Amino acid sequence: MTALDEETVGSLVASAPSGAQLTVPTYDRSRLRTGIVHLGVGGFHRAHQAMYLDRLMAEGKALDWAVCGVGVLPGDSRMRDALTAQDGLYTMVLKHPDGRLEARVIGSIKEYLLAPDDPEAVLEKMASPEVRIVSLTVTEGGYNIHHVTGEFDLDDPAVSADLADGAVPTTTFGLVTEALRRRRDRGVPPFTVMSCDNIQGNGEVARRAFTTFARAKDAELAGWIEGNVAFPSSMVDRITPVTTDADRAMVAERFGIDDAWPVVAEPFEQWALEDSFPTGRPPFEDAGVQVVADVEPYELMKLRLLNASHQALCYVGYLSGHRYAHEVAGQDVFARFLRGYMDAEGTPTLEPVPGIDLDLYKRTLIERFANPHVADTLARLCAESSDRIPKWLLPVVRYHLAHGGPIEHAALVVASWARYDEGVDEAGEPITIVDRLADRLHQAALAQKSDPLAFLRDREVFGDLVDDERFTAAYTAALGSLHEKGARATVENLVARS
Ligand SMILES: NC(=O)c1ccc[n+]([C@@H]2O[C@H](COP(=O)([O-])OP(=O)(O)OC[C@H]3O[C@@H](n4cnc5c(N)ncnc54)[C@H](O)[C@@H]3O)[C@@H](O)[C@H]2O)c1
Ligand SMILES: O=P(O)(O)OC[C@@H](O)[C@@H](O)[C@H](O)[C@H](O)CO
Repeated sequence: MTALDEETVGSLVASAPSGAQLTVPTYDRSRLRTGIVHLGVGGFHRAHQAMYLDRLMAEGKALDWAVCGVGVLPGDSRMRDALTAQDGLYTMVLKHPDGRLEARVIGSIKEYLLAPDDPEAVLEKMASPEVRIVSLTVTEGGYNIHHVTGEFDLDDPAVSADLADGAVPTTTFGLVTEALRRRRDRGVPPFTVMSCDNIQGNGEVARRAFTTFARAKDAELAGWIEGNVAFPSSMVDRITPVTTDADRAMVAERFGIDDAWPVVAEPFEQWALEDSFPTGRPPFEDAGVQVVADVEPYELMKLRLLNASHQALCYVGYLSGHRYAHEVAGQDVFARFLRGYMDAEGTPTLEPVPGIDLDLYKRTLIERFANPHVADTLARLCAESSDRIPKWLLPVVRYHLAHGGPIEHAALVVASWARYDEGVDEAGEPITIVDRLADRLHQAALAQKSDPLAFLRDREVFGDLVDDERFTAAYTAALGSLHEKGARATVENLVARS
């Protein structure tokens, strides 16, 4: 087994076990120049954007668009240690439905900085003229947008601290705003801010977040940002589960690579990107990215069909004893439930999506969910639900409440989340609720035995949904059935009625 770094990478293919399907960078990484700073280098960035860049670099393109990864949170020290020791290199393994493994060592991340270690180094990197894009995968919650008001939350303690005069920035907003201030003061054109998080209108959401922060800090700077900084939206897609120790062992055994933090993913990939980069961008279209004028139809399709369906399968699946997405999607009754949600509730809210056959897209989604080798955990899909359900599923519910359309599938999904947050599954096994609102949600879920609407009364999460009698009737019926009959029988009944 060979340790992974710049010295060894060239010999990995020769030393890999026979039959291993492995590709490594053959381009000269010493020639790479950093053009992108990426905040939030987790699994997804490494399986998606960094992979597209690596693909371009392998063709001799985008050599001045290498990535400087930045960790904003102290917990990113693990990624710092892994990537620094490996000269930014890591292995991406695609898990095909037939069990085939396809590995590629990705070379597009040239450097990595941890902001809590040295915020000044991060600021100067973002302020340097060679950087023309700052991209983000900092999760849905990372934009600090209040669920109900839709406004940037200036009262968040970390944000307030960054707003203080002379503060050394610690948040995404403080870091990006200070870097933009330095560029303005030095006469350097601003970078483009490219959000790659699963948020509808992620460019617009990012624009609102950064300009609201900047306005509270320095109104003149905010005006300059509003007038000069581009915030393209994007739709990003590739199911990327959390890397496990078994994945590390698989990379060692099947590819002969000792990699501290490989990334595993499904083979499917998609990226629709709004073409709004005043200071330039890599030729992403050459790597298979759909560079389009209007991303919104693609975003809505993906968030309301794929991501909302993930929520539709994760709670009912977990409650009924499953722990992996494929175990649920592979069963006819759950697959029909997902398809029922997509056809009756998700799809009617969509605009036409250029170049996409929606029927095929939906069929492919269920096949992707059912890929057993990806082994995406339901725990990952059940995490941070208070950031996901309001952004992906509730807009579908609100659309149908306004148009007299069906809401039964979505009501069951919300009820299954409420039942999940009681903290124990149907076999009596405890559930660890991972959510920034975990305590509050758990207390509300416990109260629903005597007050079935207790969970829905949280107006920060659900807005005024609790006031809608059509929704509450479907919701309480679903919740009652989850308590009396269990998740599987409740889903079976709905599928039989649909
Ligand atoms: N994993 C996927 O299948 C997938 C697919 C498409 C899109 N995405 C998008 O990418 C995001 C990240 O997914 P991932 O799989 O890489 O997760 P991950 O947990 O591997 O990485 C998340 C990164 O975001 C950082 N982060 C979290 N909260 C932050 C905050 N408040 N401020 C700054 N940084 C913060 C973390 O420190 C970490 O570096 C998702 O939330 C989603 O929006 C993920
Ligand atoms: O990563 P999140 O929090 O946005 O959502 C969980 C999953 O639905 C998501 O990661 C999907 O796997 C992904 O969006 C597929 O492209």
